[in-house]
Amino acid sequence: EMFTSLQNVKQAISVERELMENLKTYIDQELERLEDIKRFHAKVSNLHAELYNSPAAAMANPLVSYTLIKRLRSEWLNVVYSNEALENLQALRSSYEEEEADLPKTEDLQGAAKGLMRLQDVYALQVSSLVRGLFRRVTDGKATDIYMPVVSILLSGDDCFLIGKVAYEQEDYYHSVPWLEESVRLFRLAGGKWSPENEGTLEDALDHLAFSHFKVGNISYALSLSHELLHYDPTNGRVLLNVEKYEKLLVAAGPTRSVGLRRPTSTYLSTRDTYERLCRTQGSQPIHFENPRLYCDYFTNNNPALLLLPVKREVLSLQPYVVIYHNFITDREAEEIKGFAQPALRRSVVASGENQATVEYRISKSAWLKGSESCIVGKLDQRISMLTGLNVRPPYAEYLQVVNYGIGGHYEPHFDHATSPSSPVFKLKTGNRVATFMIYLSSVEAGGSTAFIYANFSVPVLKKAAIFWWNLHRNGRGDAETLHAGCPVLIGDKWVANKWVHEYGQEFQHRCSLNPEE
Ligand SMILES: O=C(O)CCC(=O)C(=O)O
Ligand SMILES: [Fe+2]
Repeated sequence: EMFTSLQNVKQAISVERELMENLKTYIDQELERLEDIKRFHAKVSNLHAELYNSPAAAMANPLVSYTLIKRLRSEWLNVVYSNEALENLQALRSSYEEEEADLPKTEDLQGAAKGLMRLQDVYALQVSSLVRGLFRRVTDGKATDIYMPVVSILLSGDDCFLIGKVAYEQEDYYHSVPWLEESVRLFRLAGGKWSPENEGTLEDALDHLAFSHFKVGNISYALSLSHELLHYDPTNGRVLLNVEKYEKLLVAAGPTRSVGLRRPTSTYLSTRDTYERLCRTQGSQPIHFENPRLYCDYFTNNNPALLLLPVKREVLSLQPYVVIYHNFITDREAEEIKGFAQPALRRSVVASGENQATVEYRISKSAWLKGSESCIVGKLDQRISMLTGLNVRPPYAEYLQVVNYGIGGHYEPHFDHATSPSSPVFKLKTGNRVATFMIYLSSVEAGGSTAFIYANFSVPVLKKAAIFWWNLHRNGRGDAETLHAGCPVLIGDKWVANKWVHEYGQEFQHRCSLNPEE
């Protein structure tokens, strides 16, 4: 599951370097092989040129006759039935297979394609721009580049075809149509030029695009694409039948009206619009005079250790109570934590009944770091404790969860606290997750904000900062206002670390109250 962690994707670069070296060896060997064959061809050509002048005299020479017969009975056989090409190919294949374990799987290709479609949706990106390497949003006919990539890349017809096919296979024509449109356009531009690395062809793209249009009710377009397809493949029986069907449908229905493409409905439909708006913008940011109870300060929590170096604190929201602590961690500490976590990263899971499951709505890898594993982790625990006054020693808090997001990696709106008594959160037997302390271990170039759905604001990824909020009301009930999400990472390698503090052990810091609002 390479696609769920950008760290793993980065490692794939060195695998491809290895493959490149093997391919170079293969090319050299094949060139050498063809050189040898060319030499043989030239030798025989030269002989024939001489023979041509006086064939009778030449054949009278028994040495000439012998070598002719020898060539035909031996040399030609050796050339024509040589295994060298196959041996070279087999060497190339086995060197590829040696890398097998480190190569992405089909699910990675699908996951990466879905990640791109997620970015397209959440950030309202134009597919025709993405294909040109641009991150452009078009609203009311106005184009805005929401990010200028440092490294730009153009997608090929085949690149688009495989994305379109992933959508097509899920019967998701909302996405298959624009991606296959681009694929057809690019394949047409390439003029049917064959590339050995391509999986799809113009015909394949036309076929899938025609059917996608048919499925969304755009029959006349499906028909014209099918005609174009028949031009390349006139005897394709299936397409001939489709054409017949489309023509009949058109006669029966009269001129068709194009049905607008509708996005597939997701499980989070109710909050999707707010969530996506918060991912695209920072939401409504109250200004000081609108809410004078929001403030920033240098905070010591009356802790002697913080007196000399107070922490820059900003109260972001009162309901729910969310604060950000700037420069909570140093660059070096962040790098060290990431380094520790890296070998232990595994696909992130979510609570599903009594168990844990991998889901599409959380695309990342994570690792749990114990305080005893490195003194940095212990130091962070101490610092969290000093700032929040909370007891973060196990089992009153969970180990530090380090998370690395993947391609279009995200965590859709969720609660950190358990919402059912059977949740694995209760396995620690120290109650529910009363608070979250989340550290940003990296920055990102675009996307990846933390969005608070009902509270209507989002926090951009700010390296070295940490955010804190209470998940539970003082009476122990979950605070619905804390519904939050990690927006899809548009550009960058996002890392966070979560410290989840439990109810028990905090009795004097988070006192009970009968007021359900508190
Ligand atoms: O990555 C983020 O911004 C949010 C992560 C989060 O909510 C979580 O890991 O529970
Ligand atoms: Fe969360």
